[in-house]
Amino acid sequence: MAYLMCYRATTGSPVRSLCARFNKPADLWTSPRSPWFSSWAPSACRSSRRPGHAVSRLWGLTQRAVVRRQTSKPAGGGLKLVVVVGPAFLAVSARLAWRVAYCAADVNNNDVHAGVAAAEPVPEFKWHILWEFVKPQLFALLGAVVLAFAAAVLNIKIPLMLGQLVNIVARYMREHTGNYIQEIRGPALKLLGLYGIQGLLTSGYIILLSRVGERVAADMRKTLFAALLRQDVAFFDANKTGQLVNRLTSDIQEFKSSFKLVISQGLRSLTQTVGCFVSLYIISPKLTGLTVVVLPCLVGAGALIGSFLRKLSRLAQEQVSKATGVADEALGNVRTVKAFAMEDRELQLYAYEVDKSCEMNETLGNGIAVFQGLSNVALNCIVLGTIFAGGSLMAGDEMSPGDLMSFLVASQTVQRSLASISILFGQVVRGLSSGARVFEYMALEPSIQISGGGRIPSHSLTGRIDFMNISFRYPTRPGHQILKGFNLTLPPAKTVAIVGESGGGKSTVAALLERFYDPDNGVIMLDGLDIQTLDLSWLRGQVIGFINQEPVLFGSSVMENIRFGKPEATDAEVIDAAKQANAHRFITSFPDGYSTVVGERGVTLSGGQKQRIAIARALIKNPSILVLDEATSALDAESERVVQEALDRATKGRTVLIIAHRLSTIQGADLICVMSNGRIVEAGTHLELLGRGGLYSDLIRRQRAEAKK
Ligand SMILES: Nc1ncnc2c1ncn2[C@@H]1O[C@H](COP(=O)(O)OP(=O)(O)OP(=O)(O)O)[C@@H](O)[C@H]1O
Repeated sequence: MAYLMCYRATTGSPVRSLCARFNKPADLWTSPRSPWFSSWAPSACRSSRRPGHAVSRLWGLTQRAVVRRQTSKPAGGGLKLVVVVGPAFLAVSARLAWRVAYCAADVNNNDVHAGVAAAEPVPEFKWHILWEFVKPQLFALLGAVVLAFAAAVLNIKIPLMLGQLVNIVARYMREHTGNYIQEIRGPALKLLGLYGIQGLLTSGYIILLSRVGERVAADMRKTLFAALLRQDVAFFDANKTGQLVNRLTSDIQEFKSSFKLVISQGLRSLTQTVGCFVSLYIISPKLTGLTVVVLPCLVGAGALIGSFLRKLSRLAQEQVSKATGVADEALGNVRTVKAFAMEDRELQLYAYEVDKSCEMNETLGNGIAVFQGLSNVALNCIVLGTIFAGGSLMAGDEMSPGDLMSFLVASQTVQRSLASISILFGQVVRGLSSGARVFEYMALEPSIQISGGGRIPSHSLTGRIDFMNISFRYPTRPGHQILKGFNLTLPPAKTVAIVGESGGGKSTVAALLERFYDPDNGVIMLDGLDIQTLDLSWLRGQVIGFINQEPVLFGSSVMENIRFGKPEATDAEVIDAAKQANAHRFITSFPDGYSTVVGERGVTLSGGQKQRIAIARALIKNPSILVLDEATSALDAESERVVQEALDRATKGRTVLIIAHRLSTIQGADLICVMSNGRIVEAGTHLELLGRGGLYSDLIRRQRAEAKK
């Protein structure tokens, strides 16, 4: 730079006016051996606090030293080099470590769930699954690799060409012969061309890589979602929804970022580090030798500090997750919070967690700030040290000014490359962990296959169901036996009700019929066929209609919600099902009729309205078997009447299993079974059971007594 400034002074640039300002003749700049800067720069630097001036001054001092040495004695010892270059490379590692820390801090910007995920045990990374996703993008990926590699190779060439330019300037300063413009034009244009090509290569590989990354991520998301939907209900009992959604979002995002980074930065940094080290060695083996000795210690120190800050970051992140969890729960259950007037308590809880997270993040911020400050000091020392050491070598005629310039640029490139490798390392570890978690779920095979080539009976179903000697425990609670030798027959086109104490296993019977779980022992037969041998999609999609106590609607229109039961249904079929379910009148009373959007989980509808839409959704597929799991127990008397009316109509001609709490709703059932201790202990019609004076009449008595209270 100083040489370039010299040149500008000779050609009447503003540097002349600078010289005039400091009362120095401009020709001081033009003399090859003149201590131009030593006479000019000190006063200039004293009058300016800008670091650029200080560096220029240092350069000037170096020049003066070179002159002195050239006129007195040869350049002195390696000790000076060690003393000077040591701190310089301390700066390299400081910067490196700062980058590691920055990388750790960057984790804060990720999805808060990532912190929770990071704390989980990491499964093994399955490379063959990755290969399946990468294979379709192989050409684009190879293209990106080639372009990235080429861009990196050019980066090695650039410092050497810069050195050539500086040498031309220096020679011209010394000798004042030839045509400067003519001499410098060729190499300068070459360099410009190189910059242009490098820019094009960089854009090219980024475009390709981004395409590959996005497509791989999209394919992974689709495959993972399909894999999750394939899992049986037991899987969802054991895994939180938030955690699963996290796999789809932040884990795949994290993996994609790492994937792109490895190809772009990893490849570039490695090539540049190796290439620039070779360049450094060619320029000055002495300086490079010192680098090789000092660097490992410094990298180690940097990594250590980085890992400490990363730990801090992890803790801070977990605390943010905790705070988010509180907010999530409060907002998700806002009606309950409001009903109990607990807004203030929730706010206090949230504020406590947020304050804690703020404190931790502040500590982390302080750590990073100190580290960054130190590394900035060290970073400036590297320039300082290199100029000192380079000056020393120049004085001994071991280096030209161009070499020093090349060394500076190449060593900066090495710094940058090593810093990005250190970032990359952390990122790759995180990316591999995220990928491993995603692939783990992709590889999971459900114990109950939805479509597995099961049979679909050719005859029309009568709808007879037999539960034969069923034993069952929930997979998540293997120590608790729910059903023990459970036997029950549902005759075709009859209504059977199951009643009994709460937690006795009534809903479990319905869940087994739907094959949400398979029994540990025993078989469930449909028309004499084991349901485990039947096609599950057919069984759930066409044979069994299920209506439960809290129907869940999707946030789409009424029409779409009813059609969910039979995607190919026409509008007329939807309306017909709504009529059967006593829902048509209230739907048409809405301004948008069947196009009314029901809001998240049907929040804009009353309980009775939701239930009737759910009945319509079940009826539209015209199922042979209907399972009603306490379908009216959450409704008020009027809603229950309307819904019951719809149900009475819906159950005609079908085999119906009713799980009931309110015994008044099942008195007309063909068979009432009383469950206790995981098996049927009483069965008969309402009147028969009352006459027996057993458990059923006890239940009736208790409910009547409660109703009178
Ligand atoms: N997904 C599950 N995982 C583990 N245990 C479960 C699960 N679902 C229910 N249980 C347990 O199984 C037992 C029977 O539950 P179930 O819902 O079948 O009873 P229920 O008779 O229908 O009760 P209620 O009348 O109160 O609805 C209970 O002890 C319950 O805690």
